[in-house]
Amino acid sequence: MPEATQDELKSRVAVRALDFVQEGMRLGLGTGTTAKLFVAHLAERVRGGLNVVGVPTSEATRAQAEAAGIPLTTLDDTPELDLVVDGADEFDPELRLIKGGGGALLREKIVAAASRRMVVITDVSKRVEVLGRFPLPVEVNRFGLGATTRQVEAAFQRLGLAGAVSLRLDKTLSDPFVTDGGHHILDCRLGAIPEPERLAEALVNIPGVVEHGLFIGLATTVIMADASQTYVIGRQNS
Ligand SMILES: O=C[C@H](O)[C@H](O)[C@H](O)COP(=O)(O)O
Repeated sequence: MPEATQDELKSRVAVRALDFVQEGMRLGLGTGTTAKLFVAHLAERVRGGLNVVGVPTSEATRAQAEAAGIPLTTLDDTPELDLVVDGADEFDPELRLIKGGGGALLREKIVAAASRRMVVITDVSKRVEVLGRFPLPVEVNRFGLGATTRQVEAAFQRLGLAGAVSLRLDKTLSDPFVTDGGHHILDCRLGAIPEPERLAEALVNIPGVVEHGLFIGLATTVIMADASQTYVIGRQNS
């Protein structure tokens, strides 16, 4: 039998996540290639009569969901959501995540925090024992970029972490990437983050850091596919 492609694995977890969706739910709609597949499958169900309302985590997801006919709302009108389904760049055995490879971490985290459950859809390539193989995205205000970058680097040093910090560029590769919120992103190649909670605390205390890509205590379930199976992994105490 031929090996499943990564797209096939992503499609499988996207379909599996539909099992968590119930009639009348208020849903957070994630961002990225895996979440995009979920939104497409959800739209099919909506066309078939499923009644849900969604809050998109990015302008890209908003455009996709609107075009596909999924009714949308905002966290101002609907501040509590039943479920968010989103992708991730990495997850560890405690279901701590790194997110933000697509630049949507700020809205994704706000939506996840407003949701009773967070179901993360991934393929096996995202599973790690220790977070940090994927460069940690840190969203920063444009004002004071140089000073904020130095503070971020100093925080890494204090915690015994080392690695290159680079300003993310957009598709032109000459201009900085700008998030939906109008900020920039520092990609921090740390290799391993043995104590994500300590790093998260240090980063939120730096003026100019808007948000970081460590999602701790938010994911309640990870749905992961490998070539042979789909696994549904629940967080202990969730
Ligand atoms: O900012 C982007 C998000 O955090 C994505 O959910 C994450 O990068 C995973 O994306 P993908 O499903 O494309 O690997």
